[in-house]
Amino acid sequence: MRKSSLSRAQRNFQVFNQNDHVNKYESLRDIPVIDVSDVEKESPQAVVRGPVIEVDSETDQESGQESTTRVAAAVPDQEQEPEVEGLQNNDDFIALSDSSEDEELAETSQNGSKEQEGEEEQEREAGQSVNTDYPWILNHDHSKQKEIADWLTMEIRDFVAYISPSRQEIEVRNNTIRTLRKAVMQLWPDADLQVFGSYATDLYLPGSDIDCVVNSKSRDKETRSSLYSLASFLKQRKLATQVEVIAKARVPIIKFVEPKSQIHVDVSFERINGLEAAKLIRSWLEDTLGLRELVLIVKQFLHSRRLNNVHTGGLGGFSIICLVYSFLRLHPRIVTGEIDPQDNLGVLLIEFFELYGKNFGYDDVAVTVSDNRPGYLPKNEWRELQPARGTFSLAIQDPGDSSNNISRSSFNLRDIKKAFAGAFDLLTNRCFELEGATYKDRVGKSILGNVIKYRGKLRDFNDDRSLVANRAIIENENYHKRRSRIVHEEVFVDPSESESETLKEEQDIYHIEGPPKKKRQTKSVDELMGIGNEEEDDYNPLSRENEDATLKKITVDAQTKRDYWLNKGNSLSK
Ligand SMILES: Nc1ncnc2c1ncn2[C@@H]1O[C@H](COP(=O)(O)OP(=O)(O)OP(=O)(O)O)[C@@H](O)[C@H]1O
Ligand SMILES: [Mg+2]
Repeated sequence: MRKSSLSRAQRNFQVFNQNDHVNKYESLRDIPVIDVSDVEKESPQAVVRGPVIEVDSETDQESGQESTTRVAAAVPDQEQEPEVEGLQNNDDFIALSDSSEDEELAETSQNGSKEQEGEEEQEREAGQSVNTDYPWILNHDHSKQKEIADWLTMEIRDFVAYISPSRQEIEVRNNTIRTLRKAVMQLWPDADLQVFGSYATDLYLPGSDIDCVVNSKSRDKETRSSLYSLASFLKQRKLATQVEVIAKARVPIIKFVEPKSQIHVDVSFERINGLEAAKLIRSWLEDTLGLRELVLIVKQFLHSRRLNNVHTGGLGGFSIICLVYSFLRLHPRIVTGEIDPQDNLGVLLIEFFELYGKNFGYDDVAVTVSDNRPGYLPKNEWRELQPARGTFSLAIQDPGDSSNNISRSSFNLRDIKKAFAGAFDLLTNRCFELEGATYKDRVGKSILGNVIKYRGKLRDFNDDRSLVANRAIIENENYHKRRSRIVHEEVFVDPSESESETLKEEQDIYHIEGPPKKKRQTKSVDELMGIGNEEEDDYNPLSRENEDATLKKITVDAQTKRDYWLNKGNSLSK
């Protein structure tokens, strides 16, 4: 790579060289500096480190020495010089990150057991090649597929199976929550701990954090002293290490690592919007084929480029879900029932990247998913929106609060958009290249491999979600059942009641068959891509007329197909 390109790519990276372990609910600007004397009075063992308070470190307790400095935004050494790969050395594209983060995440995942490490080593010693860049193609070769888009769809399915949780991983998460919940109820008998976020929606990657919230009958647990009480309580019982209390933020939280599982946990207090969102997202997943697959791919894509961290202007999990959901629900060929999304994941992924990387009008258009009616909203019709119309920013209306823009902290939109556009270019180029290759040259190749990197311990392809109940989901469902009773009967239900409900549910033999299978309609990729269908170019999602658009069936010869991919590929050089 040329020197100038390298330094430009490195400059692009500087913004991401920050520690991930931050309060994602806040932009840094919102976190005030905390008065040291004030804090020490209230909690003598707490030490202030810039905007983040560190509850006593191990050193404090064990040796009585002054606590060691641990600044929240510290950058691990190995992250300073990320590996740089562009779009075939085209520095317009946001490069894949160094693998260290994936490795770190994989280490926190229980799947990577010691035995597995040993097996990997044995394989290497035996001279077998272990593909660490895109291990999801191991023993899953689809190069004989006639349609290149079908190959990509299969590769997406394999990737999703590859990163889906094993039985052991689900059990580890379940146990972590069970233990923390018990501890909270021991400390505060009128309180309960619930899970929301990706664990409560089954949209977590192996290293994803667990988002929890403590709600109580007395509704008084969001105070600074309560936060410290819980932090100290968990630490004393060895249920939390690396504890941080972020007390003065708009959403006060405590953050820690649960030592047994090594999973990062965030706990917020006295709010229910996340619990509502979890239920809503699960209903979207049931009704929207392809949503889970595309969300996980986009999540991993952004994660591998360090563009998933809201704290550094990236795109958070909640925003990703809303973008993919609205994309699928507004896609003309899905809306008209012409294609089955699950059979066309490959093309849909390419089109997702095309929409948000090349075509979306960020200056004037906002995304709304309120009332289960995804749509596009002219920014000037959203009164509370800041910054308003005419600014290059992503605006997604919170389905639980129409005044809240959930992507307001994603200030690094330029790089996110560039990365999406780069992914579109990479995928279309790769499809074109492989479309023209002989079967012999295709063997062992990956389409997604340039776009997504997953480094870490080798995993298996088992998606064990149908074998072990996800405790976060059960408890969230119970919470909503109790809540509807509370609304009707105006009573507060003792948290212990929910514990016994959960146990009862867990005793039932748990078979999830997955979302109800919808009738499949298989369409060829030519139809899906709308080759030769000029009407498609005029599609304007803001226009109601297009809701009823009926799309013609067409047949396409091999040369037209090749021209199509060539055309897609050429668009990147413009
Ligand atoms: N900007 C926001 N405004 C309101 N609620 C938010 C916002 N960001 C996150 N949340 C709430 O927190 C939950 C978790 O958000 P997050 O962005 O961590 O997604 P996630 O699905 O948990 O992804 P990940 O696996 O990457 O942690 C969301 O489901 C939502 O309820
Ligand atoms: Mg989360």
